[in-house]
Amino acid sequence: MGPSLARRARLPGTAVRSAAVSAATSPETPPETSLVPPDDAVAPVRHPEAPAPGTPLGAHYDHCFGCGQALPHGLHLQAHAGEGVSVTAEFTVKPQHQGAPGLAHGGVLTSALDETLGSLNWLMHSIAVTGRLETDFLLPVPVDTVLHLDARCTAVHGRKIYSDAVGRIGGPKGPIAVRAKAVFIEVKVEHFIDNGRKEEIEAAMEDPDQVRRARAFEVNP
Ligand SMILES: CCCCCCCCCCCCCC(=O)SCCNC(=O)CCNC(=O)[C@H](O)C(C)(C)COP(=O)(O)OP(=O)(O)OC[C@H]1O[C@@H](n2cnc3c(N)ncnc32)[C@H](O)[C@@H]1OP(=O)(O)O
Repeated sequence: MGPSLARRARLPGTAVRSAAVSAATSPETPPETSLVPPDDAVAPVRHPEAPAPGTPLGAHYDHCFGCGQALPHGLHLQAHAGEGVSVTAEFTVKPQHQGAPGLAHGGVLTSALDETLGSLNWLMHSIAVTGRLETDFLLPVPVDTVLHLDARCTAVHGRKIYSDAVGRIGGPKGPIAVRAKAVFIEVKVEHFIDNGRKEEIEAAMEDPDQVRRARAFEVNP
């Protein structure tokens, strides 16, 4: 085996330079975002009409890579409401989710965490998108493994929703294989209408259940 990267001689002209540090920000250099809620963040509140603990949450969109049933290669993740603002979910790693031979791809595992964390927002009747998501990969996850996910919202600050999740293997009480922290940002339905590709938006708008569910969350804060 060749030398590790750390021990390899540096090639001419490839010296690493630090980026200039500047206090100024612009769209190209947005301010650093934090996964730690500020001191004046508040506890999350479960919506009175949130589904009872144990209720399957279903898919928020049939073509969602995480929870939809319409995509053959999607995760088909099934989430259930938990106590407070928490959810549990299961995701079975399929051959189409491999990175290394026989092992789940890290990005796919992060998607499963993202989807589970995102479903927490439905318990608060809030529509939100992922702003920041940080994943730790602690154990390799083989194909055919069931990943048992457990997520909870920890704090809310304005439109920012802070949450964390773990994914266990070998059973719901097995060792933690992956864990994540996230900040979701609350948005209006217009976020999707204004930014999504026209054909999918039009199809979604023709689905009365899809629109009713999204709009109901906005008028029933
Ligand atoms: C037809 C209907 C269909 C409905 C379907 C529902 C589907 C649900 C889908 C779920 C799918 C599953 C999930 C997915 O996969 S969602 C897909 C992945 N995520 C995205 O595509 C989001 C892309 N980003 C954006 O659109 C914008 O940047 C957003 C909307 C996020 C903010 O831009 P906006 O201009 O609106 O907000 P603002 O700049 O005034 O900031 C407001 C506050 O937020 C803070 N902040 C901002 N960014 C970040 C960040 N990155 N980390 C931490 N914090 C951040 C910011 O500091 C400020 O804080 P403060 O200063 O107030 O303290």
